Amino acid sequence: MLQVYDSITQQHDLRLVIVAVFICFLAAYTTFSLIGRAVEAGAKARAWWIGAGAVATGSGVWATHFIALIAYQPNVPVGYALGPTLLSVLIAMVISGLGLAVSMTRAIGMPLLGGAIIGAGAGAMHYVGMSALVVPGIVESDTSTVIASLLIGIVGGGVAALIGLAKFDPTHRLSGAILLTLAICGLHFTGVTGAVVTPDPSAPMPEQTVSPVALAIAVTAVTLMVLCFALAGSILDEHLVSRSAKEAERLAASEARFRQLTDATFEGILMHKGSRIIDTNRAMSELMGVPQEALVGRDVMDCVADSSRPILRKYMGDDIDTACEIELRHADGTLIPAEVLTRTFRSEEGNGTTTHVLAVRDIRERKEAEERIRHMAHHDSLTGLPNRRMFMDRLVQVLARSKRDGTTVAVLCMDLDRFKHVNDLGGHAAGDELLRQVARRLGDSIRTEDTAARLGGDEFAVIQVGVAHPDGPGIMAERLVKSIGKPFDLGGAQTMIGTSIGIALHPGDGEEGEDLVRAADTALYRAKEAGRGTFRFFEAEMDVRLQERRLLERDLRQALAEEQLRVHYQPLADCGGGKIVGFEALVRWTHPVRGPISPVQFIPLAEECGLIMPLGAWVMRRACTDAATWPDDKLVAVNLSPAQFRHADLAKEILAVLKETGLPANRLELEVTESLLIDDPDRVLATLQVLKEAGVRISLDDFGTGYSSLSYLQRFPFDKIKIDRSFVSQMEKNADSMSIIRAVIALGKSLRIKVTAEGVESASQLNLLQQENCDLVQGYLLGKPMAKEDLGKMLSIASATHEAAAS
Ligand SMILES: Nc1nc2c(ncn2[C@@H]2O[C@@H]3COP(=O)(O)O[C@H]4[C@@H](O)[C@H](n5cnc6c(=O)[nH]c(N)nc65)O[C@@H]4COP(=O)(O)O[C@H]3[C@H]2O)c(=O)[nH]1
Repeated sequence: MLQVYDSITQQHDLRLVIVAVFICFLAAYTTFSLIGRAVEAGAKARAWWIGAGAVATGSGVWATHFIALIAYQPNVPVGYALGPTLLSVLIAMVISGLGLAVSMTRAIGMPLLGGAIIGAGAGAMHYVGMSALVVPGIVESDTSTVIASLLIGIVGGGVAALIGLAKFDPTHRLSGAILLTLAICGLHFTGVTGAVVTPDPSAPMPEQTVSPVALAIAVTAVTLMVLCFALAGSILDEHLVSRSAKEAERLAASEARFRQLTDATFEGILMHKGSRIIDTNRAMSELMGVPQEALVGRDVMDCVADSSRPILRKYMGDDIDTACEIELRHADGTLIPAEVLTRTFRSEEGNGTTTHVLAVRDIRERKEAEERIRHMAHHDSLTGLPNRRMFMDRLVQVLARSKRDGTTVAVLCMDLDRFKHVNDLGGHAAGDELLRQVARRLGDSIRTEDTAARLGGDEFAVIQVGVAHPDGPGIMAERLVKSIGKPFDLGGAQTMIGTSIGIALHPGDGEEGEDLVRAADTALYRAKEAGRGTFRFFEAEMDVRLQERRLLERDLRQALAEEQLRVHYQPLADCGGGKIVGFEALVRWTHPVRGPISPVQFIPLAEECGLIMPLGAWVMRRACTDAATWPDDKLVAVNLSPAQFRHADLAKEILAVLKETGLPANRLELEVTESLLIDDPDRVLATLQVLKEAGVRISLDDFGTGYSSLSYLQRFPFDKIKIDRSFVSQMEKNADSMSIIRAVIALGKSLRIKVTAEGVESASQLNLLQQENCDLVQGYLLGKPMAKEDLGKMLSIASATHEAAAS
């Protein structure tokens, strides 16, 4: 070691030694850098990198040796033989290349071997280079020193490669480079130290054309250039590779994010080139029931229903901005309504084809919602039957067909009889259930091509198509009347209702749908008038009557609002003594244009259109108010329509009016008819009972005209029975009428119910009634209904009957 040190310090130009060491380090660093590139490069590029490494390492090692040799000053002139010098360069490059190729395989032991080869190459290069020395003397090398130098080179090179290639990072590269520098320099200086130059004066002096320093500078410059190029190339490549690795990493991350994004989206995505699917997402695979990988490669058109293919083809061809609706074919064969939106990637790839993306949205829910809304818009929510709107639409279609093929169409309009009663009594739940059951029966009673609809409330209608026989609609109406006439089970309670039906036909009764429905409606009124539970065909004259009715209804509403109505009072007198016991309140309407209209005309109308409630309440309040001003012994009799009893609070309201007007309950007499008791006797009797208990009197009006059921008289203690005026008017001519009067009076006596004879117009009638011991009389003989202003005289007359009889 000391010898080596002495040799370096005493026999070498230290400046050149430093340059040699620097070049050696640079070459060693470049070597490791190039091995790194070769390892990371592809097969083709790897050969280039090894070649470049061979040149750089070989030239670097050789330059180290050569400059260090120039730095050697053995006290004799030194020259260099060209042949061995060039050979040493070649050896350095070839063996370094071999070492690089071995070490870069990085299999176990290979870096060590590769490094050792490089070290051995450096040794071979050194001793061949030494042989190029031309001195005036003999150059001899000590064998042990030669072995030691070669060992330093081989072992040092192996260890340097082992450490330098353990990892491709700057630290390992630097460590490897330092070790390799030490190995090569150690090899060189040990080898040089062992060389002994024995001057020989006879030997020729070497030709020295170039100064050694200039030669050193030239070699240094060229080598530095080679090494710098190699190192710069390596660094640049490393930078590029790391950048492209980062780019690839970024792309991979971006693709992963993109995939996550596309997988997270609810929309199915199909990417395709031409019609071939090249990529897809999870939503699409779920939508199709096919794994993502299985979708790739398939034809886009395979994913859609046959009927959707032309639509999709056209849509994709036109590259339209708006979405289009198609049907997808799921793996299980079901068709899924979907909305697609296509987008084209204009950025073309190498082969010039364009990529398209189909965004596919499952619109099943939307379609179902639309269907529900459509259904709701066209159907009655309670019964599920078509509603008026759909009924009219169907009718328009049916009529168009009928006009084309000349077939007959019938429209049947139906109203439920006594529906209001069920609704009032059982509540809305019962009413709803009844309507549902009616709808079912309707559906069961018609053919599939016919249409049954609920037009509103308790109104139903049927369109009967292809009527082959004129009796057809009548037969159907009969069937419907029969079906609805059967009892309904409403929560265990058997309920009977009925239906009335009006029928209109096309051609004949109307050209358009509206006309036909109006005609059927008109016929329905007629059916109801005929006593309900029946049907009527439309006849032209019905229309006129209906129009008339409608006008009257409108005017009656106005009359109520504008107080055109008045209450007149007709005296009720004691039959025997003629004393006026009270007055019957009778409503009067003087129409501003048509003049007086009879209650016989407008009361039934008011009952039908629901005006009877406000009308009845108004009469009640007016009559009680007026009667409250009369003498205490005068009562007022007020007619109650059966329709008023449908109102649950009737008794309460009457008692409230009494309280409000101050009329004592025992001065109010309510006149009810027998028909009232037929529908729901228990309820009506309960209402009457409440009123009776409050002191109000109850009178059974028009007795003899209806059922004249004695059972009602027994069940409810009426205060009065009124014999209808039709019997009184016939009593003198018709023995039967007289017999009935006599029987009713007798019945009254036995049940201790007072009997009033209505419509007494003559003194002879009065006399006869007196003979039969009738209790009370009412009629034109005693006084016509009159305005309250005209009652003054009547109220003060003690015995109206006597006066009337006397006059
Ligand atoms: N030919 C003839 N007729 C006589 C005679 N005496 C009385 N009349 C008429 O007979 C009807 C008696 O009333 P009603 O039987 O209760 O029959 C009433 C009653 O059922 C109903 N009505 C009248 N006013 C009201 C009312 O305020 N409410 C209700 N619900 N019905 C009423 O209208 C029906 C008819 O009433 P009006 O036209 O006022 O007819 C009255 C009266 O004017 C007579 O000697 N000869």
